[in-house]
Amino acid sequence: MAIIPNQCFRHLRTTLPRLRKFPSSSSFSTISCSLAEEDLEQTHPNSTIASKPSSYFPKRGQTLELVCESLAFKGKGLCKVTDTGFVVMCDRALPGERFIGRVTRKKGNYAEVTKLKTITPPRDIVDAPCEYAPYCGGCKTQNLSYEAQLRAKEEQVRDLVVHVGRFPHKELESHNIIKPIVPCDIQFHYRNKMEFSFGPHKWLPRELLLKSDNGGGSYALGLHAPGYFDKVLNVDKCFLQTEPANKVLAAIQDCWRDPQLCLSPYNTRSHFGFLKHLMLRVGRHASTGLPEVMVNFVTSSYKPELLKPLVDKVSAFPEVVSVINNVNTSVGNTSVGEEEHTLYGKSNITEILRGLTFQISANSFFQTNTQQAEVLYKLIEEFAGIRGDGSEIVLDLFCGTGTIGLTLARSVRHVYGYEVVPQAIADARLNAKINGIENATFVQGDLNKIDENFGENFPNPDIVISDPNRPGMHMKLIKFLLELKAPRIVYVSCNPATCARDLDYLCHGMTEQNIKGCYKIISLQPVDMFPHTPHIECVCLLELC
Ligand SMILES: C[S@@+](CC[C@H](N)C(=O)[O-])C[C@H]1O[C@@H](n2cnc3c(N)ncnc32)[C@H](O)[C@@H]1O
Repeated sequence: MAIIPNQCFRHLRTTLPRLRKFPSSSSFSTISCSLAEEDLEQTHPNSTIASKPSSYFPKRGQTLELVCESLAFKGKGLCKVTDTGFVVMCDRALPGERFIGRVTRKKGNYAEVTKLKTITPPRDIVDAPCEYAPYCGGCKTQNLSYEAQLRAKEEQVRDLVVHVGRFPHKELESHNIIKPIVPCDIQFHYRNKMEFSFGPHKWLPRELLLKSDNGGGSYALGLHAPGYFDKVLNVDKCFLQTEPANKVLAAIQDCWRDPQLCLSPYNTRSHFGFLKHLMLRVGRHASTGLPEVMVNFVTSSYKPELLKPLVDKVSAFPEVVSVINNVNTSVGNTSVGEEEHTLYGKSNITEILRGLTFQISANSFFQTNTQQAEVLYKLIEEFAGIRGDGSEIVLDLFCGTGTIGLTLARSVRHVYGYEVVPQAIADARLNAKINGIENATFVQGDLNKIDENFGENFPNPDIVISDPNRPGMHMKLIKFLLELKAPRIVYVSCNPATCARDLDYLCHGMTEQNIKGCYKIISLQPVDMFPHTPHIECVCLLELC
């Protein structure tokens, strides 16, 4: 039984019956919901452990003995119930692990379980260096060897391309379409941006809470417990972010609870409190290459006098060149403010990518693993197959701060970039200027809301680069691309499930809507940008048939 990620149904409900016909032998499985990890040690009072359920559908609260077969999307362990083959997903179960799990949720053709107890440890297990790794929402597979993480990611991509993308396995093999995943050379401290949350209580899993001295009662600054927006695991250090960012985090942790500062964390339930999030971004000075840190305090109101002691503390670090305050008065959990104030230094930081300098402001997208972005962008350039005679037109969809388009601009006639975030477009224009690039035009607009006039403002492109965020491309955009018929599309994706869905539409069309696909898949290259997390990046080359 195959589990289809919710995102795959987002734009085209009519594909549902077809997608549900996948064979039950498939190991492919993805889910888009997150499983709350709670009561790990607690068994259900009325449950008995069974390796076989009494009916095909396991019941909520039932406990089962399971073996994790592989990792599915979002890093959840995929298991099948003995005899029936019914699929269950378990957060934090790793391949080869035999465990007791309790059914917490039924979700159509699969169920979710919470792991209660490990019977046999997973294969390829290693010691996780981070003390928070067993329960932090940031890393899920730090205790799985890196080779096994890569294998699992490669398997997921292949399964999704076959089952969601409907590309026959044989064809993929015979044309060597899916390439082996590109590993990430630096597996810790690779992230240039982290967002921490403030909370009124330190969250800990129940079994640790009982042992802890403070009872988890004091204010927290850290990462969310997996699946909970209101539970914050206090962290003093994160193994994913860079050392300069860890120094700043430690300095803030050291002082922000001082009662004399009168700083209160925002409570996402009562909506009282001041400090919401702390975002740390690290770039490099354009000429010295030295680290540049941006500290962004997200608060519920604008009170610079309250933040002053924290600003003074962090600005004492020579690496800190920018302290920003995003003011977000809404009750939502987002870190983007309605107002942005610069409290110290510059309003942005710089980073160097493919020999170009980029200015990044607090809320603009920039690839979060700069080192691996070099590898990714080189691949994009190779896949784009630019002739180099300066004659080609590039359409850069979801362009962010213009990074991909600007790296290609040097060898093409013109780049047209589209992006929804106004600040990112402002950054993209500025980045073109800083790098002396005059053949790039950046336009702000929502690519989910394009109308029949979209396309009138740029000439027919030779190459389309499309780099959407996790939900993938909207049907309107896919239909537009099928009519546009650019000779080549380079699809960059951070979600292999929606990537496979969009490749299916572009290559095979949509029979139900009488729309014909007109592309063939030439190459698909998975890239690991985020070790220890379930995220997978893919670069795909499509050519017009
Ligand atoms: C994965 S990022 C890629 C950014 C850029 N290509 C890069 O490599 O830095 C996706 C970008 O799409 C933008 N985006 C998301 N939804 C959009 C929409 N509906 N229309 C236009 N842009 C959108 C985001 O703001 C983000 O900058």
